[in-house]
Amino acid sequence: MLPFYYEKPNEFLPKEELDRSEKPKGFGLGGAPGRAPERVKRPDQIVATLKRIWNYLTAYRGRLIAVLIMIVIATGLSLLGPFMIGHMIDHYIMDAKDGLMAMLLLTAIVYGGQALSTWLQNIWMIQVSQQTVYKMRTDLFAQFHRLPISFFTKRQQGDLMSRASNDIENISASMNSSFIQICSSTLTLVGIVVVMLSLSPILTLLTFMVIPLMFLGMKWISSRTSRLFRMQQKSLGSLNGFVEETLSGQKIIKAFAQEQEVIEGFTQRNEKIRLSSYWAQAISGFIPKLMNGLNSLSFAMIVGVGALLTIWTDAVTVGIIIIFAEYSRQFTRPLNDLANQWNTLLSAIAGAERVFQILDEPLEVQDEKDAKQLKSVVGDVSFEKVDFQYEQGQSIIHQASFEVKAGEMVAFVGPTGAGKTTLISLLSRFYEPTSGIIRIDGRNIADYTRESLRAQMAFVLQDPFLFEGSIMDNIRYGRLEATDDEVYEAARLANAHSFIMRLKDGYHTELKLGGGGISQGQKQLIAIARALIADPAILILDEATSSIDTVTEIKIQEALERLMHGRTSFVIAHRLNTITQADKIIVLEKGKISQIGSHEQLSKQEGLYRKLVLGQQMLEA
Ligand SMILES: Nc1ncnc2c1ncn2[C@@H]1O[C@H](COP(=O)(O)OP(=O)(O)OP(=O)(O)O)[C@@H](O)[C@H]1O
Repeated sequence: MLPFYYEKPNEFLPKEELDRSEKPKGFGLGGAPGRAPERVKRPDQIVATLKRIWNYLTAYRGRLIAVLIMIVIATGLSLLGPFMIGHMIDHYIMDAKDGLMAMLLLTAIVYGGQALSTWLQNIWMIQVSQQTVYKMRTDLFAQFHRLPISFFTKRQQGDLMSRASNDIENISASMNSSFIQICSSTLTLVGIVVVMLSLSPILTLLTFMVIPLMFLGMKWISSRTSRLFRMQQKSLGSLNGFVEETLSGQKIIKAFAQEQEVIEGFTQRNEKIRLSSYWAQAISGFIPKLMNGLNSLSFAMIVGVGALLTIWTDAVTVGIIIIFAEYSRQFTRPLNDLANQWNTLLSAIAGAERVFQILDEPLEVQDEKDAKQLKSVVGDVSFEKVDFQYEQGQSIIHQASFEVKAGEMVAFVGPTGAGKTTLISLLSRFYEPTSGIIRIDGRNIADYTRESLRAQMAFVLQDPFLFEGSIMDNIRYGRLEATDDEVYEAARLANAHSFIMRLKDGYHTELKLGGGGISQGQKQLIAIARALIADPAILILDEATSSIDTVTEIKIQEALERLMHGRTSFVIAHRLNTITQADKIIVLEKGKISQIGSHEQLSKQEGLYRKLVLGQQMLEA
């Protein structure tokens, strides 16, 4: 009499956690905001983050060196171009020397070479940055799967998604532009200063006069924009979290008629993003304008003073004025670029910080080095004085002791929050007991790897999770190497075959994420088939509370009886009439086992079980 659901092991969470992860928190009445990116406060933090990004980059050292060489060539050629034009004006036009065509050709080659080397540096840098973020993305995804379940219960999925997508994208974009820009701008600046000083110290000084103004302007702007960019990313994380919550909780939102609240909640968050993005972009967009203004000022001064110097002295020629005019343009551009890149870099550093935060999270407690593989399990289970607490000082399970023989069915009964789910989570080592020992076939499960332990179990949870993919793939998820015939056989035993065959594409029917497209009862049957194909020694079943039509319920009960046959089964019971045939009923009250016995024994004893049975009988009467 047990309508249960199959679930894959690592989906098995205490219901409190499922509640937290699956339901929209507050239905738009203010779901917890996404985790704020840590502020990049101090230069040493910036340097530390840059170093970590650099560590990733060094894997592509060869390509980076090639990029650097191209940057040097492109910068050298960009400095040479104006010089050649000035030289041409002074000597081949003013002095009418022969060879103007050759000089023109040479100049064209210089500019062509500059374009080619710039293109190459860009292409190679894109390769490096894409490979780097590919590695980061892989590390982050692998890390998600190494983190303990408790990590996910404390965080919004949307915020985590935002780190894996937006933040990584930010790093990639910034790496593409920042690395090249910073190197080439610095080189250009140094080169220009050297050439300028050698041509005319007076005009060089004039060009430099605008630098303090640029510096002050940039400092003023970037102090504001960096704060705004951080705010923008934080708001985006929060918005993503909110969208994810509200989309996954659509049914509940509609059921509670909370649509308007959800839209208002979204609008508030959206407004925050709009404001921070507007101001961040408006203020940072002012940088080029400021630079252009100062650039024009410096240009006017060079031409004016240069013209006077040409008239009064021989030290400056028309060619030199043109070289300076061009260099002054080239001089402010790298400054401008450096300022812009600083903003991009700050935004990427904030993103990288958020990614590294996850990579630095403590992992699920690792298996002991000498942990063994748990194999050939018969199915005897014992708990010996097991204690557990989620938070220090809050005892959830207290001195739990019981024994189960292989093939027995055990039901856990007790009020909500008594610790039934938690107790079962300890058997699969999603959490470790604070003290006490859990044994399978007399072997302490702490001595075995978690993977080999969980491979001995199948989980059938209240809400079965089906993946996007065909029904065949979803059933085969229980044992990937199962043949098609084994899948059909499992589906037959699970009473799923006939409904699957009625679907247009049969076993190849594609399910949407979460099993959309088929009924709740059908999802359960597929989940049971999946558990059957896994063929575990131990079954963990979380009884469904949702109502299913009588015909389907009978099919599910039949399928479950077949599934439980010959396996040790732990059932978290919500309805007493479904567990009367259990070999053992364990009654939990506030984390303590208060009674153990069969239905017949416990019904006769004074205690919670008897009260629950009487309560249920009164309800049914
Ligand atoms: N991840 C967690 N962190 C902190 N406390 C938790 C966590 N999960 C559960 N709890 C707490 O542990 C206690 C036992 O929860 P548990 O889910 O095991 O109870 P349960 O008997 O299965 O309840 P229900 O019948 O409602 O499913 C509850 O007080 C719950 O609030």
